[in-house]
Amino acid sequence: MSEKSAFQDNYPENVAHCYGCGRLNGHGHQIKTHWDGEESVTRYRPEPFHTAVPGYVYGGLIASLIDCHSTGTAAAAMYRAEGREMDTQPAFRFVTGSLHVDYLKPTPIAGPLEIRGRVKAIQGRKVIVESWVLAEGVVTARGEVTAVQMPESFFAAALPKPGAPTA
Ligand SMILES: CCCCCCCCCCCCCC(=O)SCCNC(=O)CCNC(=O)[C@H](O)C(C)(C)COP(=O)(O)OP(=O)(O)OC[C@H]1O[C@@H](n2cnc3c(N)ncnc32)[C@H](O)[C@@H]1OP(=O)(O)O
Repeated sequence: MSEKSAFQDNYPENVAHCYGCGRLNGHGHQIKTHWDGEESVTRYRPEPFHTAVPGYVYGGLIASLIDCHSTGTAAAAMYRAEGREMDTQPAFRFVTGSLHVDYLKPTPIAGPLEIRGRVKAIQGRKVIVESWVLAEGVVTARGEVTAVQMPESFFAAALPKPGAPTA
């Protein structure tokens, strides 16, 4: 992998279906995040239907962008800390432990958004990332995410129990 490919392009297939960032989810946002020095950056253009109050972006979308931007940044930061490329094994897999968002100003729906992030701390299995959303260079929301490396039991819990209804 080169530093030019997006973090999310390296997610293993079994964690590449996330609605916010999974490259294999055709219905999702498929965000793409890169390093820009010590900061990470995602650019995203909202669709007209991502509306809250007319002209402004729905807060749930903003939370989603901060969430997946930050979990991706957490994963990339762990690889950086180990001096490894993101396509090397063993793969780090993160989930959101906590997500906090402050909505500072209405976010205009016209034009692209930029989400930027910075790692606050790497502590054992968790990474704390602060991220902010910019519209035309103005910060409209700030967030903090605690991303935690998922235990193997996370996958087992997602599997249907024997005999359980499937639909
Ligand atoms: C290239 C490869 C990259 C792949 C990357 C894919 C990434 C993206 C994939 C898509 C992502 C999409 C995003 C999504 O939508 S992910 C979907 C939404 N998230 C979830 O469903 C997560 C559900 N929760 C859990 O599974 C467990 O509770 C987890 C795994 C989070 C922790 O259960 P576990 O039993 O493992 O934890 P532990 O008790 O050993 O604690 C470990 C450390 O973590 C700290 N902690 C725990 N919980 C919280 C909390 N709520 N706030 C703050 N901190 C918390 C804890 O204090 C401890 O720290 P310390 O005390 O040691 O300091």
